Amino acid sequence: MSKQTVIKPLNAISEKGLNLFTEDYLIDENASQPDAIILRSFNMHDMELPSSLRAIGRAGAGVNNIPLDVCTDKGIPVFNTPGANANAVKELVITSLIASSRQMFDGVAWAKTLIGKGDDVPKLVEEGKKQFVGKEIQGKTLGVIGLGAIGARVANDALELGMDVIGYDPFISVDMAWKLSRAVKRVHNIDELFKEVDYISIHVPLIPETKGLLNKAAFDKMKDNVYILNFSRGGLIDDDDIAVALEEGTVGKYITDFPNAKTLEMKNTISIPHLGASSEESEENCAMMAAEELMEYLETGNIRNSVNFPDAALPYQGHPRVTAFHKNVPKMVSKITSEVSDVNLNIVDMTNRSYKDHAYTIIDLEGDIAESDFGALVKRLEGIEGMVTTRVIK
Ligand SMILES: NC(=O)c1ccc[n+]([C@@H]2O[C@H](COP(=O)([O-])OP(=O)(O)OC[C@H]3O[C@@H](n4cnc5c(N)ncnc54)[C@H](O)[C@@H]3O)[C@@H](O)[C@H]2O)c1
Ligand SMILES: O=C(O)CC[C@@H](O)C(=O)O
Repeated sequence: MSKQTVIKPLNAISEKGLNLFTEDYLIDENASQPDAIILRSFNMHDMELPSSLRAIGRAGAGVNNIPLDVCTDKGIPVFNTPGANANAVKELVITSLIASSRQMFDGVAWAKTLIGKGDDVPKLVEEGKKQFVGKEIQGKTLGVIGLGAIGARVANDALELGMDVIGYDPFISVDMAWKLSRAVKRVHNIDELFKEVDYISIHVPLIPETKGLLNKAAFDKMKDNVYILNFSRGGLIDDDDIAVALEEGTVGKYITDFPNAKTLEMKNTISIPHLGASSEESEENCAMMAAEELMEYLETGNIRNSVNFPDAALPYQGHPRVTAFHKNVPKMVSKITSEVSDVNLNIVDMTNRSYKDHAYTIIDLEGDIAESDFGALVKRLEGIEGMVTTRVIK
């Protein structure tokens, strides 16, 4: 790379991650024309994407803050960091499960009200504690919706704590299925989970199919006094419906990492200020993984952990490389390779991978190639119907 590649952070990103960018990169929060953006929960939906933008790295799991369709149309890969913050979230879920069940949040808040009561405090504590008698989680049943990086860890650890666990995830990956304890009872109909559990922890992405997944229809199927833990996204729970369920006692407690104006005023709601991934370790892991993914893409065109591009990689051995992001339609590869041979270039290695409606091709070429030959090839590739973006890496 001859000039510095500009990386624009949109949130506070751990220094450990930013320090991985070499001297070929410039980190500039104020850049108006960055090559890449690195972010956490910043809402990019209202932002105009800079024309210079080539890649986005999400230091975290959820990507509902990024306009994925727009990025795909423009040929911009969006990377995330699967699993990098899963342990942090799992620890907070387990903490909240026990702490809410033992009425600790309420008890701790009440204890603060005794400030100024002087020598009476010990006596008042002993008298007042009966308001906060809780329930042990051992022997109770936890329902886990979404058995990915976080959900599978929560399910496995809850078993270790003596709970029975029911899991629901129709799209569980093979990897996660291997990691999930066989003692987790998997159901294929979410209603079976709703009707049996004492606690529910939800760990699915917020996408149109999961918006409002926990709503009146779901609460009506649950036992009374069920506890709901939401460390995924606010939009997964219908606020108006849970407010009613909390009033009526179907839901005994709602523990949310995503408070809003409505939930803050709801009865029996524990509001946590989006702390799921806020541990030093998790912030470092996510930032480092996002930085590595961005650098690999910018320097070699290889794609690892993108949510809108297929995973695709060729070992980078210094050959001049051309990448193409295009529609996933028949004859695309033959059209691309015939353009390469028409400009008398020789292919050393290539790969083509698809994801949904798009595909990504990486071609390594032989020899030293004149700038004008590259120019001619790119022009031809861009003329192919269905081509979105091309890049030359040398
Ligand atoms: N509170 C936080 O700080 C924090 C941190 C990390 C992630 N999150 C949220 O947690 C979510 C899960 O994170 P993860 O790392 O476990 O992601 P993941 O991709 O590893 O797991 C998500 C799981 O949900 C499953 N799923 C998708 N749609 C489903 C549906 N309709 N019903 C049941 N299961 C479904 C998928 O098959 C997958 O196994 C993220 O999307 C993000 O919104 C929050
Ligand atoms: O970056 C954060 O602080 C939260 C990230 C979390 O919500 C995620 O989806 O990974």
